[in-house]
Amino acid sequence: MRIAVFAGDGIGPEVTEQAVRVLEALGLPGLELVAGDVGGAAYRKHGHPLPAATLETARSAGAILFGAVGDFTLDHLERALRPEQAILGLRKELGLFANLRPARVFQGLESLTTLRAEVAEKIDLLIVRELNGDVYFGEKGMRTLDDGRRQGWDMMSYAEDEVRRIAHVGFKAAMGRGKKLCSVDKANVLETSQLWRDVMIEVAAEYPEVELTHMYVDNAAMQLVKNPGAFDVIVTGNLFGDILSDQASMCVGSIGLLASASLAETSFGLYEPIHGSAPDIAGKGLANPMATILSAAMLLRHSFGLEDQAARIEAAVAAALADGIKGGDLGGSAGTREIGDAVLARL
Ligand SMILES: NC(=O)c1ccc[n+]([C@@H]2O[C@H](COP(=O)([O-])OP(=O)(O)OC[C@H]3O[C@@H](n4cnc5c(N)ncnc54)[C@H](O)[C@@H]3O)[C@@H](O)[C@H]2O)c1
Ligand SMILES: CC(C)[C@H](C(=O)O)[C@@H](O)C(=O)O
Ligand SMILES: [Mg+2]
Repeated sequence: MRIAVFAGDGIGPEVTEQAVRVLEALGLPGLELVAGDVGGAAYRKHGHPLPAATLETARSAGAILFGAVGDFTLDHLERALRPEQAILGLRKELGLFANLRPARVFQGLESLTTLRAEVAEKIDLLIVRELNGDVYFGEKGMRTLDDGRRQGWDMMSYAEDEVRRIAHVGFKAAMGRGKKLCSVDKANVLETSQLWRDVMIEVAAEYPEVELTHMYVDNAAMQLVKNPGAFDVIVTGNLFGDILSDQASMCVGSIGLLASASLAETSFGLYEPIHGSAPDIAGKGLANPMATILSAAMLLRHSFGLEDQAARIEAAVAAALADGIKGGDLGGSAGTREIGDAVLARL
């Protein structure tokens, strides 16, 4: 099994290192890890955030373990050369359209989230985020209007096949869980969302056992902190899913806990924490690597069918948290490596 490891920028290398230690400790037969440059680190070395060689490495592997990209000192570059283009480019080039972002409260953290414990303890939800379309990948630009004002513009759109394929992912995920699917949109304002809602309703006919509901994104943001336990699976577009998943992370304690899988139509996938390069804590050994370690678990499950090994990692993370091993993000004092050690000791 060949896994591409793209560590990236900021805390990316720090958290990825711990996830790699965990993968190596499992004694997986034929495990081959192959590194590649992405993001600002790749730009500095090769002049591009997603060099052709990295893309080739990605294509040669069965899955990608990704850290994070982002470097504010490169934000002056033209958009195509900015670090974030590495992750956007990989998602698009490799057809990674289905982003799974699970959020549940770990035992022992109920009173450490920003919600009241009795609200937080009920959270066990999955955000299914469309990852290849929406305003992220529409035409965009900056122009000067006739009256001299500058205008930035971004085109938001979804074609029905793009909505249909993520709808199926959402419904299938709901079938494997609590059979409740909440589609989040802004159909009261956006045509893109009206089509989204229409297609969700059409696809629902194929999944009679799943209860489909619709919610506007502003209400969903409110319900996520009011009564997050009511959600089972949320299916939504690229932009709304980005925002709601960061919000969901704080509902369960920390952005340092949320893993993700970005899946193609095949078993190929990219696995990464939902957080970014965290420049404010980079290089200090303070980052919580659990989100990346949990992403490695998702990698084993979704791309290699190794359910037992995935569960083993998840149990080790849960045990470390239950034993009080917490980073600064959860009000504790454990550093990145110490957290990695704690997970390894409980594998
Ligand atoms: N997929 C990705 O690679 C990805 C995701 C999000 C943001 N970014 C990029 O990362 C850079 C920083 O973005 P941002 O500051 O908005 O978001 P961020 O997620 O990097 O950080 C937000 C806050 O959360 C904290 N945080 C994040 N991960 C943590 C962890 N593992 N442990 C402890 N604390 C953690 C940070 O210290 C910061 O205070 C930007 O360049 C952005 O574009 C990349
Ligand atoms: C870095 C950025 C392009 C990315 C996104 O917006 O998808 C990030 O925020 C994420 O959640 O993975
Ligand atoms: Mg995000």
